[in-house]
Amino acid sequence: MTVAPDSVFTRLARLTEHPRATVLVRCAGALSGQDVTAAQLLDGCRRTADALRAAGVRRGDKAVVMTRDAYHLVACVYALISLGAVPVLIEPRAEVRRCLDEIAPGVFIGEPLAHVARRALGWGRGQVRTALVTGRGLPGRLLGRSLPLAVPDGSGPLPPVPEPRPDDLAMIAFTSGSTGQPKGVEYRCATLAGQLAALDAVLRAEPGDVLLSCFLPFAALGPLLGLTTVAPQVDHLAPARTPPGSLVGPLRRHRATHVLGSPAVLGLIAGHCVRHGLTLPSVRRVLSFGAPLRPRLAEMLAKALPPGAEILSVYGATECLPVAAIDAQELRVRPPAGHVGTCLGRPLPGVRARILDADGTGLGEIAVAGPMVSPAYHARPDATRAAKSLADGALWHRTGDLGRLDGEGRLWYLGRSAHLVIGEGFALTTEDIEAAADTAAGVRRTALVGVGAAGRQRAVLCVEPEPGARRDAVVEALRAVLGDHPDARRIATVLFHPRFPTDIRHNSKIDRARLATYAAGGRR
Ligand SMILES: Nc1ncnc2c1ncn2[C@@H]1O[C@H](COP(=O)(O)OP(=O)(O)OP(=O)(O)O)[C@@H](O)[C@H]1O
Repeated sequence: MTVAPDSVFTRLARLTEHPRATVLVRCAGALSGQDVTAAQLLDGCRRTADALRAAGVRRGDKAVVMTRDAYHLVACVYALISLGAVPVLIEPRAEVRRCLDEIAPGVFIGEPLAHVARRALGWGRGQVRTALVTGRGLPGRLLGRSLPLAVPDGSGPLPPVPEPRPDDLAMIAFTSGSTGQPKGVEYRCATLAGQLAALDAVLRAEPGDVLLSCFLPFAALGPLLGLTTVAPQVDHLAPARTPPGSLVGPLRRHRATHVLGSPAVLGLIAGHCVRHGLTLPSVRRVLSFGAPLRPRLAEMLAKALPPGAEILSVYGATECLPVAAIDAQELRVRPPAGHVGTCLGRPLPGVRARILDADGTGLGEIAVAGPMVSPAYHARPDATRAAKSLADGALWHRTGDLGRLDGEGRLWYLGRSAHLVIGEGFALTTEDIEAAADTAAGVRRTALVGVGAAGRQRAVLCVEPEPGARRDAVVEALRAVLGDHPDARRIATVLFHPRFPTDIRHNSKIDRARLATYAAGGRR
């Protein structure tokens, strides 16, 4: 018998069971913060929903929410969903205008700076009819109507939470755009419920657990997953530049049991602990996501954790999160003969994975099916057609990732198919080379890029060295770790780069298009 997963609404309603429990902690700085109880959050959602309704926001309206404040984000997202309106999450970056032109949002809710950018850069021009400003800001009134979002005392009535239809559109979240223009991913109510159920299986939270969420949108899911959620002050435009103390301070102060972040952010935490001789005795589970977790980082992190704590690398994408998870100790498993790349673990309960268009060695594109898979891109029928298909009574999503399934049902990751390096008579997957090259002493990370036209590309291994590492020593170390790699001879050039360009969401996905331009000599 399959049990329908709890919807966002069931989970919201469940927050009323312990109204005085802290569910969200907003960190305004390394030392200060504000605790929000379940009653305050629900009261705040109701007030926000009332204010949105009064401003003319209606069921089905698409509303961009752009704020760095965790409470504002959570209150707005829950309030919009409870009204049947659709929150749209997108990072402030170069392509926002084009992305919003596709989505055509009628409502824009954001902090003053987001509205300044909206006005200056024409985001949603001709579409946004209701502009609402969150937080206190000088030019607020010039930019739009102010949305009152002070944390209430929690004594007001709780919001009515109607049970929606599973197929109702609940949210749109944009991909990070590492293989082209970001796409707006549709989450139906059933998709969100599926994601929450799959995340329950990964987090395995117990009453009283505390999540430090270093990725802001995830702070909105934490309370629904039954965790008190701490939102530290991350530099959301450049997470890797966050002062590590503003992550480790709240983690230790609030005795986080679960920590969630990208490898770049987890690297900050691990580095800070090593430098200051700190330990993190409260932590039971660390979740890394967004890019491969390297064993070296996992080992550094493990030194700060108590015995028995788990470090998991969680694989997924905006369109399907989470898909699989692997304990860092297993990351070191040797691939079965002929298999290369990085192990992602087994698909989570309820998730199915298969390899499409596999070659003779079993390598092909990873496709996934399950309740957490988004059924469509918003207003992009071409992209939806290319990525989704029906088979065996399920909707399958092509991830754009290359991989394999081994005899034990484990998935292996070989990189994105868009990043395959195709030269004369050979094809190199990025993860095949990089997983090995990243183990070399003095190497921070590597990226394999192709220079030239596909089919005649030159393989260039870009290397970001550790600070202070000597180049000749790094090249020697690379020779040693790639020595017996069957495809290492295909690498035409090793090129040093001081700091790789990365995505703005996680600072963990290497911007390979820019590196390839750099490698071709047209430095950017
Ligand atoms: N644990 C992991 N190990 C390896 N790669 C991962 C892991 N988690 C995520 N990824 C990579 O991140 C991708 C998902 O990223 P995301 O949804 O943020 O945007 P994107 O797919 O990069 O954007 P776009 O589709 O616009 O290029 C996955 O397809 C995979 O390549």
